[in-house]
Order: sequence, then C-alpha cells, then structure tokens
Amino acid sequence: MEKVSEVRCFDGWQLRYKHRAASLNCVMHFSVYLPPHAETQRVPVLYWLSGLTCTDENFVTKAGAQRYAAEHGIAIVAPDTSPRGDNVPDDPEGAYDFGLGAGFYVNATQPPWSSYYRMYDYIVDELPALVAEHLPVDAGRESVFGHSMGGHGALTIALKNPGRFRSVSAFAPICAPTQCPWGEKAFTGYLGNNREDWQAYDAVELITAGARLPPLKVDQGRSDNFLAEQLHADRLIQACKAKGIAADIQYRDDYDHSYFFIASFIGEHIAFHSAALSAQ
Ligand SMILES: N[C@@H](CCC(=O)N[C@@H](CSC=O)C(=O)NCC(=O)O)C(=O)O
Repeated sequence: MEKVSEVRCFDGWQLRYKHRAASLNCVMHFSVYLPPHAETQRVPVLYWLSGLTCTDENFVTKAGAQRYAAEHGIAIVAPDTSPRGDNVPDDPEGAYDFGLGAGFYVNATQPPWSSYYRMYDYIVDELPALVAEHLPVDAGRESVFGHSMGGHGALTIALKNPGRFRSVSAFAPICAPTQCPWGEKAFTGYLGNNREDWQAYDAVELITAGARLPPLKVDQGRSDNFLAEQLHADRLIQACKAKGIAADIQYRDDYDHSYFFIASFIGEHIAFHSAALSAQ
C-alpha cells in the first residue's frame, strides 16, 4: 500500500493510504488515525464504517474522533463506502443510495455488481489483513462502529463474526434493511429478488435468528429525518429485548442524522469501545 498523506493530530498521525483491493477489483483509499501510543507499542483498532455518499474522509474531517482516540490509545481505520473507479458500475440514474458511495457492506451476487461490490469481504478480511501487516495495531483487539448504512454494516459484521470484535456501536443505524426503501433497493440490486437471501445482512433478522453480539451501544436522534422510514431503531430494541440482549440503545432528543450528532457523542462511543478493548 502507498501512503498518500500524513498530518500531525493530537500528538498522533492522521494518515491516508491507497492500495489495490483484490476483493473489490479496484484501487481503494482508506484513512487511519494512529494515536501517540502507536510510536512505542501495538494499539487496539476500531473500524469506522461510514454512511451513504461518504468516502473515507467524511468521518476524518467531521466527527472529531482523533482527540478521543489519542486519549484512549486506539487506532481508527476509516474505509471508503464502495469500490471506486471509472470501470466500476454505478446506479444508472446516479442516485445516492445505490452504487458508488453505497456499497451496503454486502457481497453482491448479481452482475454487474458482483465483479466489484464485495464490501463485506473487503471490510472483514482484506482490509484488516493489510492493516495488521503494515501498521502498529494489535489485530487481536478489534471493535467496529458506524453510521446509518455504516451502522448497519457494523451491526451485521459483528453479528456474522461472533467472538471476533470486542464491542460494536452505531449512530442511527439502518436496523432492518430488508424492511426499508434504502435496503430494499440495495439488496434487490446487489443480491437479487429472493428476499430470503437478504436476511443474512439484516441485523434485526440475525438477532431474531439467535446470532450473538458483543457489547452493543446505539445512539439515535429523535429529530432524524430518516428515522421513521429508513432506520427503525424500535425494531432493534424489540429484537434485543426478545432475545434478552442487554444493549445500551438511546434516543437523543433534537439530534438529527448529521455529523453534528455524531461529533456530539463520538467521545462516549470511543470510551465504550476502549473499555472493551482494554479488558483482558
Ligand atoms: N441525499 C442526502 C442523503 C445522504 C446522507 O444523509 N448521507 C449521510 C449518511 S445517510 C445513511 O447512510 C452522510 O453521512 N452524509 C455525509 C456527510 O458528510 O454528512 C444527501 O446527499 O445529503
């Protein structure tokens, strides 16, 4: 992989890399924050999955996470949200909720998407292997968090890999993508018309089917324009309750879907992950 930028930040480094991604059949960029502790030791690593329309840079420039990552001695890896490049197919109408910037963290099975859109494999296998090979992280101490489409990604990746992640958290996640317009459009395109195939990437369905979760924290703004139609936090609360899963899922009055909301609670999320990542 090739470093494309480095900036000093809270005595650590905000870094950006590019590399050829075999799982996505294209060149990808990702960002990494390394805390000061990484100069002398391997540090735990937290993967941030962004939402629709984002690249790896939205989180880096808007969430204000670096101060907290530096305090807790945690690296944060922020990947892009889809394969990229002139050859990569996009939504035929250029819509923001499918194709470029909207990979939904699944492995597409339908052509032409299946030749590039394998974001699940990229996030679960290829990127962590690359990070562990080249950066001073402790690959045995990993957690995952994300926003909206990325919150869906974080939840489903934690659910599908029991024992791998120490903790999972999400801001305004798409909790039941098989039951909302964003998810129905994306899953029809990437996975085909058989709705049974979609369930493997639906957090509420996976929890209801008995999948295990590490400690879970979710924040959801009550003034989020997408809450009623797309996100369905109540269904996540109900699914956890039905399975006796003790999750910290909170509604936040007046907060919307934006990075202002994320920046307001990012410190609490990183402290939550730090507790799990530092436990023996
Ligand atoms: N049409 C809107 C919707 C895009 C949007 O709100 N994107 C969110 C994530 S939504 C779910 O995955 C986002 O994080 N945007 C980037 C940002 O920096 O705020 C639009 O295009 O605005």
